[in-house]
Amino acid sequence: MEESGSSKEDDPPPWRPPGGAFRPYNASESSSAVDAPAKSGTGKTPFVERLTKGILETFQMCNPNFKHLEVLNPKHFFTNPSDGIQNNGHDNANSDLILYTDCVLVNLESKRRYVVKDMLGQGTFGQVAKCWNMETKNYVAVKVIKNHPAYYRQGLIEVAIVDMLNQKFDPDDQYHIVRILDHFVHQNHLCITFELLGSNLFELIKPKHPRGLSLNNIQMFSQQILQALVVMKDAGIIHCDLKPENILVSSSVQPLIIKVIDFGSACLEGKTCYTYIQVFHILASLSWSRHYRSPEVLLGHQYNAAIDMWSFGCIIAELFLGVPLFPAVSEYDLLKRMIETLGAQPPDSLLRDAKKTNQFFKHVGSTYCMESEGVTTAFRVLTEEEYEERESKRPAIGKLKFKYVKLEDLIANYPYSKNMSKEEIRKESFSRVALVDFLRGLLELDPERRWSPLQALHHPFITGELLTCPYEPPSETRRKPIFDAVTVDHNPGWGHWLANGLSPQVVAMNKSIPQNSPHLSKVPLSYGSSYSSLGSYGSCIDNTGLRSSYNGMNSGPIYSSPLGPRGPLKRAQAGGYFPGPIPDARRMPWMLNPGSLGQMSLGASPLQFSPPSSQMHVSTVSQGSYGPTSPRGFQGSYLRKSAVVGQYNVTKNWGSPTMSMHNEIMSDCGPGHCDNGFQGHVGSPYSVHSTSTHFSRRQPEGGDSSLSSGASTSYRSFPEDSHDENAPHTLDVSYDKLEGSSSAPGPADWDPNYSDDYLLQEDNSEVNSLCFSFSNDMQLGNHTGTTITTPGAGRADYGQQQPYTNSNLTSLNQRAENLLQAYSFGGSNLCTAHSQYFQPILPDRFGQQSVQWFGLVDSASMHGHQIGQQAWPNHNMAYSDFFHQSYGAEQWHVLGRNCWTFHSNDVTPNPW
Ligand SMILES: Nc1ncnc2c1ncn2[C@@H]1O[C@H](COP(=O)(O)OP(=O)(O)OP(=O)(O)O)[C@@H](O)[C@H]1O
Repeated sequence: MEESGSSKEDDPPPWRPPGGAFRPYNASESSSAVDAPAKSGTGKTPFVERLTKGILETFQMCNPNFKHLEVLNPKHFFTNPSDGIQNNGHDNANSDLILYTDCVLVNLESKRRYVVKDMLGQGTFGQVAKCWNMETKNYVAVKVIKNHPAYYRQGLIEVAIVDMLNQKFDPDDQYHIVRILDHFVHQNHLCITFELLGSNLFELIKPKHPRGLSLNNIQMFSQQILQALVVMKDAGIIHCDLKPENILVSSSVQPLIIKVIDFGSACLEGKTCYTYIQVFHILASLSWSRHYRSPEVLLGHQYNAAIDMWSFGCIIAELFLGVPLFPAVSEYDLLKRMIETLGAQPPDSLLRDAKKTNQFFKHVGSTYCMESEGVTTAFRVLTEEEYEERESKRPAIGKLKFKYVKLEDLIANYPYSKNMSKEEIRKESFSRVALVDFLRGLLELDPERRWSPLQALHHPFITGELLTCPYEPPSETRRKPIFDAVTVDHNPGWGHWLANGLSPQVVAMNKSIPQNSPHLSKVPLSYGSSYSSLGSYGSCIDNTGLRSSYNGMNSGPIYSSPLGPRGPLKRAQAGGYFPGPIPDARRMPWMLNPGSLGQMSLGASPLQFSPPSSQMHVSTVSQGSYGPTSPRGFQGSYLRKSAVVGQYNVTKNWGSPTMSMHNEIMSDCGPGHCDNGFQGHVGSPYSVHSTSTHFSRRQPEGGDSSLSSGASTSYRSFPEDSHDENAPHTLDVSYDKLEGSSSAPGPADWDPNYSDDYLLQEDNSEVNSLCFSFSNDMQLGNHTGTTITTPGAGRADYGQQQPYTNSNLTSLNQRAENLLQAYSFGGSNLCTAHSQYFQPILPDRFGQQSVQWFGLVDSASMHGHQIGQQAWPNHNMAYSDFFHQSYGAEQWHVLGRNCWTFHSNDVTPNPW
């Protein structure tokens, strides 16, 4: 009332900023934030944008007394949930460090500070934040591992593996493997600093959905990924979780450079004593990457680096198709799709040995003849009814179907881009033939015959040569074992409660790497050109990046690495990165768990860890996902991470899990929604049921599953540039309910090599370092009869030359036929309508999470491998010359029948 009665004269004069907030523009006023952009040459920046970006200065212009105090800013949390209920309030219920804008991660030893600016991603192991390195003044990606022994340990292994790959195998950063920059412990969280990369391959193809990338780009990416795979294979590393999400664009400058990330699931090849860990690990980690899972893993067979090649094949097909090649919603579904698309089933040799053959196949003696292949086999895949009868549950079958089933048809009939000229289409049709042949070698159901990275790297699809007949790479032999090792720094925190058996309350003293540490400097070692071991092979660079230098008899310089045979350790002694094992830590009985074989009792599940309950951090919040049941009683597929983690938690009896693997993990394959959001081009008569897009990318958030369990999705799926304007496609899709598992086997169920005796043998907890033998000798047969073979573990056939046996020739014939089919199809249907390409549906993308494995790598160091003399034929030579020279006249005659003859005007050079 008083106010309304006050006279105008009583009112104070309106506040005016000194000088006036708005005044005539004066170019000489250089301090104006609003004007600043104009001076820096970006005068075209819209006024509002300039005003907004310089908001603080604008405020200050309005009111010189204005002061911005960051501390008063409300916290913007990146971590969800953001309630600090563990680790003195630093962690949430999922053991994730609660990250918020401008919080600082500190390497206490080096005093290096990383200011959190954004969240890049979240995965099984923790969170990845975009951080500002205050020392170097650039952005980096910091992976903040969950505060949990299993993750911590696995994080150390990731550090060791990436560091070893960086320093020893790729010192000059040429082979597309993410660079590790630092690691330290902050608030009991292992933090790993990587170079900052960009979007991943999935994000790259998403906007083009449902089309894939151009063949040029696919070829370029293939080459880069293969180079990384060659390096990994050399190092004896199996990535185990290769998928589009784990391949990131490194630089947006053309040509695009990509890098492989996430070695958190990686393991060492060829150490069969760890098979059970590997199998455990692989089954767990790949459960979220089912689309990329190899048949041998699916069937519970022993595996090696060939599984990465399978995943790679799936990725390449997906880059082309824009959708996963095997968009399976269950393992049975996956197997059926593999068999249908590839027209064959895994070989009997694999089926005979695999643990899970009975789950999917019926033994029918040797009379069964696969229709498509004309191959006799003793196993027939179960029908859905038979499967249901046997497993007491109906297999989940995804409804996404392509119109064309066979790989050759899929590729050949994939719609050509609308704006391509006839000539371009003609060229691409040839490239597609090369792509089919390339994929055939990668998606080989028999891991023994699947191409190695090096073999694939020389395929005409990669080299750009003309493919005139099915590519048959020279055979490759295993490398000789080289005792080598990966050094795991068990104590980057100098007192991390896990490493030292202390309570989490003990303040961690961080160990740091000086910015100019020798560790960080490039090792003057050229990959593939220095150290060696007798009889091994090396790699050298050629125009495809890495080139084989297969030469089993090379007696070149033996170990000339400047690092010496135990480079990493030496570096460590010099005050570098990896000081080697911390004996004290590893003598802690519980330290070897999780993942340690050492402390396991006979017959114990590797998941049964004895907790240092008095010392370890105990979660106080129950997620309610895991009950105190025996691991074997765990509900759900043992392929699921939740099972793994759940068991871990349960057996640790920590009361409640602190991990974010809940419902979404329980669901093997929640399809979620996947409306492709694709709008048909104008004038298209396609009827679209749903055009909204939401690829469900699940994140571990509390106990909630972000899985779209509705699983009913409607979307149309056909490529945008389809030439067929008259093919209406309306797709109603609903996914089946997810497959559940009625049993939860222990290691004996999923590990083909498991035995209790085995565990006993591995009880070497006193050993400070474990050396892993890497079979680093890889040799090529010279195809004239002599092959230097290396007996040893690993692929059974690799020690022997693979002459052209009947089965090889049958396979060649088959591939030649398939390719010819593709050729003719591509040729005669260049402008065919393709709107019916996909029968229905785009699959949902899910499965972001892969699980940790409780592997054990204690200490090791890597020896090098020998650079051999190049034995690979000049891959520029004509095919006929190549075969003639390589195989001799007689074999060439045989092979020649499988090669096509072209009329001169039919042969179009590969467009690359
Ligand atoms: N160096 C990096 N630069 C930019 N983003 C990154 C980098 N490393 C990881 N990311 C992002 O963080 C996400 C998770 O990283 P990463 O795969 O290493 O974690 P993870 O916990 O091992 O995941 P997963 O559950 O798939 O195994 C990646 O998908 C990516 O989007």
